[in-house]
Amino acid sequence: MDGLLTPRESAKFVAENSRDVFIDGGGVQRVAELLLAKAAGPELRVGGWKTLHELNPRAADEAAVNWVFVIDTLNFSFWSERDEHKCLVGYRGKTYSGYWSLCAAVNRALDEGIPITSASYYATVTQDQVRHIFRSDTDVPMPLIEERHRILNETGKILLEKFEGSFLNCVQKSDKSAQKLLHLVVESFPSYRDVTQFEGKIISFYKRAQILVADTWSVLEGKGDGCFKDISSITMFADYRLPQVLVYLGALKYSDELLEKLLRGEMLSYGSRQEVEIRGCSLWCVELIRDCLLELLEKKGEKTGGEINSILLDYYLWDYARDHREDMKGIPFHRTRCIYY
Ligand SMILES: Nc1nc2c(c(CN[C@H]3C=C[C@H](O)[C@@H]3O)cn2[C@@H]2O[C@H](COP(=O)(O)O)[C@@H](O)[C@H]2O)c(=O)[nH]1
Repeated sequence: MDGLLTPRESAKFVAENSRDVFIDGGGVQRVAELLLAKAAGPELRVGGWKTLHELNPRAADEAAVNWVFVIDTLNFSFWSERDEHKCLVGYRGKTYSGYWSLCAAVNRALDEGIPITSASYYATVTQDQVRHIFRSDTDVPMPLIEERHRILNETGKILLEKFEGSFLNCVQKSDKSAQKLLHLVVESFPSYRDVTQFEGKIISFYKRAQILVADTWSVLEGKGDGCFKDISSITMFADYRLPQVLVYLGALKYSDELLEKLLRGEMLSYGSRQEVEIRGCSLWCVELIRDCLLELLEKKGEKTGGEINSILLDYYLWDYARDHREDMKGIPFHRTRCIYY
């Protein structure tokens, strides 16, 4: 078996060999045009991470970096069997679901004096304490709570052993290179190794490691230790929401057989052919949308709030999916239960 492909190489290879998932060129063009209208707005710039999301830290200090690290260590699998019956977390008068329920629970714990973002705490936190910290306001708990406990202990111990308990030390060891940080994370922390096989090749999507680099860049506002010279080498994050929104916007299509399977709510195993095709084609689709958008910007000589990269397109599309949840009801997301996304 050949060597490990990078996420971008993996996505291209999957898209070229996919049988049940297809990229629609016309849809790619239309999404690029949708994004062109937003190019100079607050969404498609690094500052949007803070200005658009009240639960994200305001600061750009070591504590904020360690907040990002613990969040992205647990940033996986929030979908519930029945959407109307799910984990909800109330925080400061608002109710949060999905990914935001994780952020709300972490902020609630900090308000309660629980140092959940400190490695010295979560390296030895007990399962009962984790159940309490991530408790739901409904009778549906946050999915994979035992796995979240195991990963917190494992990750906290490694952060203490290798990086004196602070993710900022890991960031500073990567010489302001996004790729070096990405590889330091996947080499050091086993739960970030989002790697599988497809057609005889070893492929990587590294969804949580890539979003960790992206969120570190964002929380540091692209400055100082977060001024990654190669930040644009990071691709979109292959989760279960981006495919759904790309299908909704017409940039991605499923075969009838796959669509019927997803509409039935059938689960797909992590690393199965159709699951890999959905993730790989979504990633490649966003790369093509970015290329198309940069071409449109070039032609129109439009001004932007800084370099437009796949991270900002991903953030925009993920927020778009959040804001259009009702409209997207008819489009199924794929159900894979795993710790990688
Ligand atoms: N591709 C992509 N996937 C993302 C995110 C985020 C959160 N990032 C936000 C936070 C700050 C930034 O401003 C971003 O807006 C979470 N996820 C994934 O989605 C799924 C949860 O979805 P739902 O069940 O609807 O909450 C789950 O797999 C989770 O890992 C993203 O940005 N891109």
